[in-house]
Amino acid sequence: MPQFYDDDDMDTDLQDGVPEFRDEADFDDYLNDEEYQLMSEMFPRAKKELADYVGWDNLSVKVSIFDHEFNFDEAMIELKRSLKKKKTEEAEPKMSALERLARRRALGGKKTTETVSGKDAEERSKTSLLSALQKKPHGSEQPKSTLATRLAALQKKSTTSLKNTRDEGDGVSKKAITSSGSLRDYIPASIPGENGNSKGSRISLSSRLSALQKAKISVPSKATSEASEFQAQPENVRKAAEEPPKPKNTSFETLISKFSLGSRHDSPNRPNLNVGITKVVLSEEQSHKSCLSRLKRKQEEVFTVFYPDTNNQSAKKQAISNFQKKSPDDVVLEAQKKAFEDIAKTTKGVEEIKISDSKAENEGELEFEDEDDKPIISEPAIRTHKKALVPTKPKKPIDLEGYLQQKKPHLNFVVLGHVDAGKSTLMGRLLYDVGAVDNKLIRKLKKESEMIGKSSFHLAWVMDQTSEERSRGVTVDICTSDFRTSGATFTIVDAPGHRDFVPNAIAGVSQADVAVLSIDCSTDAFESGFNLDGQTKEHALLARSLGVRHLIVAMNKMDSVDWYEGRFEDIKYELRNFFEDIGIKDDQLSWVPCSGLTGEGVYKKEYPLGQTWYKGPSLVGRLEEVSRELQKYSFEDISNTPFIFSILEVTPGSKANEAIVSGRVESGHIQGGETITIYPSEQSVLVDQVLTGNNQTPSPVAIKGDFVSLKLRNAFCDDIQGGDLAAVVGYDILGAQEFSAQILTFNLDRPLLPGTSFMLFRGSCEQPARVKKLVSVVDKSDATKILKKKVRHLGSKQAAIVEIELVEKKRRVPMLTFEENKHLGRIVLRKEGKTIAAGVVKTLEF
Ligand SMILES: Nc1nc2c(ncn2[C@@H]2O[C@H](COP(=O)(O)OP(=O)(O)OP(=O)(O)O)[C@@H](O)[C@H]2O)c(=O)[nH]1
Repeated sequence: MPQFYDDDDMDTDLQDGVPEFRDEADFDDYLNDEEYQLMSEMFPRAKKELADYVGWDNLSVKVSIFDHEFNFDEAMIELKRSLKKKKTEEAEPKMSALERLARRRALGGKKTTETVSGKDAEERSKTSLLSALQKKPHGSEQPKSTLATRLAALQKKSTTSLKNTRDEGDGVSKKAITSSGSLRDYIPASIPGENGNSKGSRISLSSRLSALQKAKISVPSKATSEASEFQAQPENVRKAAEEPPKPKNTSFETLISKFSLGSRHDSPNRPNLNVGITKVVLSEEQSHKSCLSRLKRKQEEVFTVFYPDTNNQSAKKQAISNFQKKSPDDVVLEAQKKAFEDIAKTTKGVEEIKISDSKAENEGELEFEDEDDKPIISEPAIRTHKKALVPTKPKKPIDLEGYLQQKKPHLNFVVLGHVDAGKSTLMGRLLYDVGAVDNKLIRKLKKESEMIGKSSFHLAWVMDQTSEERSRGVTVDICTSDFRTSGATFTIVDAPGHRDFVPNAIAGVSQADVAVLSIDCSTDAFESGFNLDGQTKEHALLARSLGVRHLIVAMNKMDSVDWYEGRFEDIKYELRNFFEDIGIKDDQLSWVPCSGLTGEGVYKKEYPLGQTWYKGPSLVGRLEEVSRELQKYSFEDISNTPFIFSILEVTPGSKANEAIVSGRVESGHIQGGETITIYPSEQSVLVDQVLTGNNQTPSPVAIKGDFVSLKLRNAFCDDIQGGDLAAVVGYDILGAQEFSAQILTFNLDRPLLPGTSFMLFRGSCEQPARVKKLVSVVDKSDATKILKKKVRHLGSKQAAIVEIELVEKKRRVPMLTFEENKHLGRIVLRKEGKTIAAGVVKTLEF
């Protein structure tokens, strides 16, 4: 585990040696709160600035910002100089000769005058930025003609007098600071005694302090404190600092007193920055090995779920074109806007009516960090309902044991994957081949799709039923469909692949036991879905976080690569590493090559002659096997557990006070005639009928794992919504406003602090919430091991116990702990369109 940095540990920083940074999280953890906050502000900006460059990674960018003591502009100049610009037709010619030269040098190439060959350029783009930065010549070997050298020389000249005065106070050799050349020429040789343990990117305590001072634009009066800080350093460090520079570049140390940066910054409005640079220890060779060797590909990939990490040009092009279309979200927003405009016309004057809500006033204004996180809907009040205390008996009690013996296993599976991975087409094909959809409908869809020039989508339209989905060719909402085979019954939950609809995908995953992850195996498509902000990783991670028990990887569109085994194996290799890293075991995985469009590998259609290498079951065959393995419930499992139902959708019935709720039976069983209570509204309703399948056929009972609709009587439809839970009378579900959870953070742009707001997902329930308290940081593999108790912020990839509170005070979220229910006790945290953490509910009252 990474070492945890605490303000209290500062004095041990120099004595014990500084931490090595295994990865970005390790580095984040090293920063103290203020540094972390600064980094969080600068890092997203840096990523934007470096969007046109290749060969960097998060850690190297952060280390560079830190090395430049949070001087953003300086860090950017140096980074850009060391990086290779993405090849675009316009970018190359615009570069000056000087820039081109500087860049080649920074890349460490020997061929300073000749053009770098394509292969070389590619090789170099793969080299981490750290190595590029560290290979850069220092001291006497610094090329005199670089822009940086000239800038530094200029800046030094303009500040010499100030330095001379202050340097005496600091006890720094005048020789060292008055020699001509760049700032780096002041750097003395390696420090005795430091070499032995200087592996990795290392940053001294004093450098951290000065970084903070600099970032805060410290005033000159602080100079004395820094001088005394220097005096307080160990003898060997001070001695080394006083020595004149040696022409050696294996390691370096800077020790310079404050100087003004004012002349560097042309803006007249900009204050002079009095910068305190005390000491930077960086062993060049060792640092070169440092992050590079530690940033193993595997590790990097797990936690770069939401960030691109390849530079495959064609994959990029494809990803860009995928997202160039007008976002479906925009379509929805436009429609909403229009609807609100219409409402505004008809409700003119209504806005003048003032409604006061004394409770809200008492509670004061709720503050949100981001506009995005404000709840869109005003807080709904909950009507009081009568809660039944005595259960009612089934109308026609059945022999449950006998029923279970003859019942085929039922499996709910969700179809996930990057946008356009062929999910809907695959499911349309599957439904057609198993006979759940007739020829007539397929012919009709084919005709309709041809009319709008989208004939290849006709199978997808079996699942994508709204006109918006059809015209855009994108799934927006989750859609369920049932089918049966000789061995099992199934409910498909087709989830949208587009990143704008991840909340819908979460709702879909929460209803499933198994996920089918559709992978587009056509050339470059897998890469764009996997690496470039694609949803493949995010969906797999969500499936893992929300408790999906098995993942079938449908290696789809294999027809487009002529069923080439090499392509199948390459993709499998990449994915398998990723799955292993996020904790999906090999025996929870299946791999099926298939084509939704042509049908091979889906149900019974034979593979073409060229495909001789895969001998396993088809997709449906594998689903049947998995349903037999997973959905074996004993009589005791079903009869001894309370009925709990998670509601996905609610529709009003045909009669007054009638409602139809569809969703998944989470535990126990239910029959018509029984009374259940719906939470959080606590209304007790009578189950009139249990309906199953696409045709809503009445069934005598629904058991754990079934996806059914319940026709309810005595129901107040308005007070029921997707995400609510229902349970048999006598089993109370708490409506929580605060709870504690064990979470694992993903890649964070900004730290998670007490008060950070986010959207909380529990199943299909979605609520604005915020962090109330960070209780402790725990070991990722053993949450009982507390690593840190005083927690001020959480960085990326940390496991922690946190307290969460809901923002909407009037509507509680029905919650169960992970101990009570392994499926419903899971949560996902999202902020600004990104999944920031996932976890399990520990306690509901504390
Ligand atoms: N060659 C080939 N093309 C396919 C296959 N499956 C789907 N496609 C094409 O891929 C495109 C996208 O298919 P969809 O089924 O809409 O993809 P999707 O994953 O459901 O898309 P979203 O739900 O919007 O994320 C369509 O043009 C399909 O015709 C396949 O097996 N082979």
